[in-house]
Amino acid sequence: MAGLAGRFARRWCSGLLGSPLQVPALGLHVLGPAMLASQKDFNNAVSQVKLLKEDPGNEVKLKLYALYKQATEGPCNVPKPGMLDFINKTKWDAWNALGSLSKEAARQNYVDLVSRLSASSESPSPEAPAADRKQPESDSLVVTSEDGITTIRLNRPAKKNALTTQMYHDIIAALQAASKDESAITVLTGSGDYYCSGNDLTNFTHLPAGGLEEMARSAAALLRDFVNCFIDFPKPLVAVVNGPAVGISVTILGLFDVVYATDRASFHTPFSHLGQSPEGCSSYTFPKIMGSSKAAEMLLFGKKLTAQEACAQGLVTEVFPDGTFQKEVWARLKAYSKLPPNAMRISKQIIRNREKEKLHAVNAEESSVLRERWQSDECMNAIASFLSRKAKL
Ligand SMILES: CCCC/C=C/CC(=O)SCCNC(=O)CCNC(=O)[C@H](O)C(C)(C)COP(=O)(O)OP(=O)(O)OC[C@H]1O[C@@H](n2cnc3c(N)ncnc32)[C@H](O)[C@@H]1OP(=O)(O)O
Repeated sequence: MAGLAGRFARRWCSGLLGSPLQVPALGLHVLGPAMLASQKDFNNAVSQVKLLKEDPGNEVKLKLYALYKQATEGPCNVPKPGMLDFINKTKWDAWNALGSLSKEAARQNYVDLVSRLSASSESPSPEAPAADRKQPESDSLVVTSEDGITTIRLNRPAKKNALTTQMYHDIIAALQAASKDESAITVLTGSGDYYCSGNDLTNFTHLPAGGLEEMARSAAALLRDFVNCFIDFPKPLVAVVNGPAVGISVTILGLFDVVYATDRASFHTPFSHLGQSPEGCSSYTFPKIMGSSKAAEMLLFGKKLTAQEACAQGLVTEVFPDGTFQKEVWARLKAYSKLPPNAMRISKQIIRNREKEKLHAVNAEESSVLRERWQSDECMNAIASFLSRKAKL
């Protein structure tokens, strides 16, 4: 693995939590609001972090890091790392943002935060009724069934519905459940102003023990499983594209039966910019849908299409004015959902079945090419640029 990728992997692996994880495990005391946490409580909390069942995510890890530094060293008084040293700069910013917060208050905040994290990551007690148990989908995905339509809604509007690793798993589970439920039609849509900004680029920073190579291997396996679910989905699958779409949320549209878009939507596959290559079977479906040269402009050069252009090229079924988009689309889908479900399934099978074997082969090849790409300097540099906020689409 070449220079930057290796450095990136090692530095991220050494982690946002760093030294706090080295302390031996002890129990955690919950303190009353009037008391300030003792050094022992703090040490316990530091150990407790190690026992969390769920990864709390980078934002929380940064907060923990900053509070730890403030509690152990006091206000940040080390020089600010350079612009290009983006991981250390992010950590420095988080610590520095705590200003003159006292060591004792930082210790207390750290203990409180760990206490909340521990409580929320605890599994339900054996007595808890089934309805109170955690649902399979995370908060970032909302699945509802009504009027013969199962709707899978991406629900991370603050992050433009970027897909976390957990969301890929949850979408797979939601599609598997929808394929067997009573609904006639399944819809994928987004909350907020975006449909989806594609793969969450911070997924690449959660490096497992096996490092970058293992990360690329497991991401490729997940990608393959994810796309296979769309290839095999047995009922009419409709995308309700409520805003701009990027990356994998665009490429899989070739596997949907119908795509409705607001006139605010755009369709962008910036794979070369990201040092990556096409997925979602788009290397096969896009040339078929729009011809090889239009497909190349999108997939090689990252040309962004407007909703009208995507419709003219056959990727989108119909475009609606944004003001009436939701009303018109859902009225239409409700009417379609009353059609005989078995007839729709069988018709879909006839239309799609002869292509399935080919699509599975394309998916396998695209996933394996990406596995290599994700370990390349081109890709690591692009992700590092995005994370350091120097690059946006
Ligand atoms: C395991 C399977 C892997 C499959 C691989 C698939 C490949 C792809 O999908 S490639 C496409 C990857 N996506 C991108 O490159 C998009 C990156 N995002 C952007 O360029 C911009 O955020 C935007 C053009 C989508 C939106 O710009 P805008 O100025 O309107 O909003 P922001 O302030 O940038 O975004 C708000 C907030 O959301 C975060 N965010 C947005 N998209 C992503 C993303 N893809 N990954 C991670 N985070 C994302 C953005 O950082 C902002 O966060 P903060 O508010 O915390 O700064």
